[in-house]
Amino acid sequence: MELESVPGVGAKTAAALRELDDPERALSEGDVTTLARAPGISEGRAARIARGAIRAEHGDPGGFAATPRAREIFGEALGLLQERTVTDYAAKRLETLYPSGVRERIEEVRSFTERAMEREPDPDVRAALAGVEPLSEPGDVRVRDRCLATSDAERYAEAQEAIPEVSVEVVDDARQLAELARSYSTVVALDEAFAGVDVEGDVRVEPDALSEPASVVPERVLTFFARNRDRVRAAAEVHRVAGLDAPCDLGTLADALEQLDADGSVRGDDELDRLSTAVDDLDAAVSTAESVANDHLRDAIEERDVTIEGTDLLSLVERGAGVDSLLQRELADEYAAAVEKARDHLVDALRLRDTEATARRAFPDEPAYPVERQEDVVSRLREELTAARDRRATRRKRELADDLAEMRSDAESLVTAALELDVELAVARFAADFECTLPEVTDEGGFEIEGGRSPLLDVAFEEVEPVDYGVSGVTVLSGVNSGGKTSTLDLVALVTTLAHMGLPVPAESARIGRVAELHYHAKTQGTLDAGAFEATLREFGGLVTDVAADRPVMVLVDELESITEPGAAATIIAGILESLAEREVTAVFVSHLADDILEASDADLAIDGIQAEGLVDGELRVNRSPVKGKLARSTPELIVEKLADDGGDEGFYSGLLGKFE
Ligand SMILES: Nc1ncnc2c1ncn2[C@@H]1O[C@H](COP(=O)(O)OP(=O)(O)OP(=O)(O)O)[C@@H](O)[C@H]1O
Repeated sequence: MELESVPGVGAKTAAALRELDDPERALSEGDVTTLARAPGISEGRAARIARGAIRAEHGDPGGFAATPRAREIFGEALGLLQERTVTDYAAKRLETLYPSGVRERIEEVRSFTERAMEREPDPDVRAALAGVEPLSEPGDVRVRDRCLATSDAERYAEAQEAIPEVSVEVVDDARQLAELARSYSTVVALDEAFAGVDVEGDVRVEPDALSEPASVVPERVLTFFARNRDRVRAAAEVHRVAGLDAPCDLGTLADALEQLDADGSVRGDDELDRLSTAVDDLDAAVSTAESVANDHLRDAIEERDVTIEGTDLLSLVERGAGVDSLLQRELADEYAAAVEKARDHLVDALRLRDTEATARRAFPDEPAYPVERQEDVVSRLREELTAARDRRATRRKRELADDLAEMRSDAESLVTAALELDVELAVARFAADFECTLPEVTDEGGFEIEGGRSPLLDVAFEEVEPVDYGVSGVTVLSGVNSGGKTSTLDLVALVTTLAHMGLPVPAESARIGRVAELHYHAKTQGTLDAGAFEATLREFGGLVTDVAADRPVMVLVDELESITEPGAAATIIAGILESLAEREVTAVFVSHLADDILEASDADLAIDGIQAEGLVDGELRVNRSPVKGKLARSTPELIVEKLADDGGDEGFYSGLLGKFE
């Protein structure tokens, strides 16, 4: 996909998107979260770009929600779905769903919806989803104990690009390679030419290293999994609880993750733990070993009576001969035993194996009191243990990295599937919460809604009374005050919008004629000034002239009379309705002036009415479903009728009632 061909993507945005690993994939999958990672692209922008890509794919000109109120209804529909997601990803992903007049696009989402509606919204799955997030790529891994070396400038650039985690050094000859080997614990030479060169240190010649970055920097995959460990585990849990087919064996994945520490190091390896503890405890163990030897020796000396011959005493006094020689002669065995105890302690305490011989030399054979460590030997022991520990860590890291590298794409699929499940579950919950059905979307105009219940009403959903309403062509909807006219328009707009999004609608059943645009004009507050009135008229003028057979539209208008004086309003509404009636339009105009509109119109306009069925305890009882072809009686008329029925007024109320007819 050519990035610039997506509506709303210019050269600058395309450049930002190219910074992503696979922008085409993110676009075609509507992966808003990934798109929003491109520099300078906000999440709102990312959603618009993703929608643009989908529109481009389907040749959809867009513009379905053609008025502010139509856009509001779309926003509210989206909001109801987004409230039902667990993850941010799913909430963003839902933003790629939009009302479209293109059948192919509607069908595409409908097949997703059908699948989604079969899902069981299970609270345990929701709980597991809470820990799932898109995987993040750690961009900050630096490895300082290794370097790459090459003599070739081109390979140098290639290496920097392929393995940015390590330094790349230019070397011309074996001498320079040897210098590097002194500064780094491992040098990976990329040139075949260095094969066979004999330099001291860990220098490996690996001409293929760039195509296998994991062998040079196992940290890459380890850090990736360490950072994403909880998310992958949560995604695995989602699969387990929801009974989804996993792309890999979840037990094997869990075992591999179990071996990884949060900082990317390997855990649970006894040998590595042994060596690490030995390095850490070395000083303390040597000190304890000294004490063990000295305690033994002190006890031995204290228990012994040493007889010093006269000549010995003389030589001690005269020639300053050391007590050592005396010790050597008199207590040689005790000393040997003490030192042996110290050595055993050191070897046992640190659980030493390969380095045992060095450790034993940490205490000298020559008798001395107190027994003291040989600093140089202890240093050597530390070096040997550290080297063994590092070698073991590197080996285990590489082994684990190899295992995990093979699971990376499965882990990614696992997380994506869990996140997509959240999107589906949001739709499933929406459908369940509002008792939805998948509507029929047809090519013939008009709509037919049965048992529609708007979740946008200001009453709890359980209290919403079902509405049956159908219109084909153009109609005026009359109705008693507060009878539910605006709510009916909202319901029609919502059901139409959801149907064009490919989503289920809150109704027992619904048939919606496919349209290219929805023009929903909400009631204006108060009379408009001349300028605003002219602008509104122009809008309707434009609408009437633009409607074409291949772009059918739905027009919903609430009390247009509020824009000007009642007399003029009825004439204007009648004129607009007549013009719309001649075109491919489904229109519902809510008005209190139905009578006047009919009078002002030359055409035979349809009239529906939301009827009051009477007054019960001073409250209006309303039939919320508009009655076809019937002008609604007004509330005042009903009250006069009730008073007339009550009688005792000497004909005043019945006279008044007669005037309504
Ligand atoms: N289907 C319904 N189920 C339950 N309550 C409803 C329903 N439709 C409307 N109502 C209630 O009636 C109130 C008035 O509805 P609405 O504003 O749609 O009436 P209206 O006929 O447009 O009023 P007006 O005459 O002021 O234009 C709503 O706020 C809601 O509380």
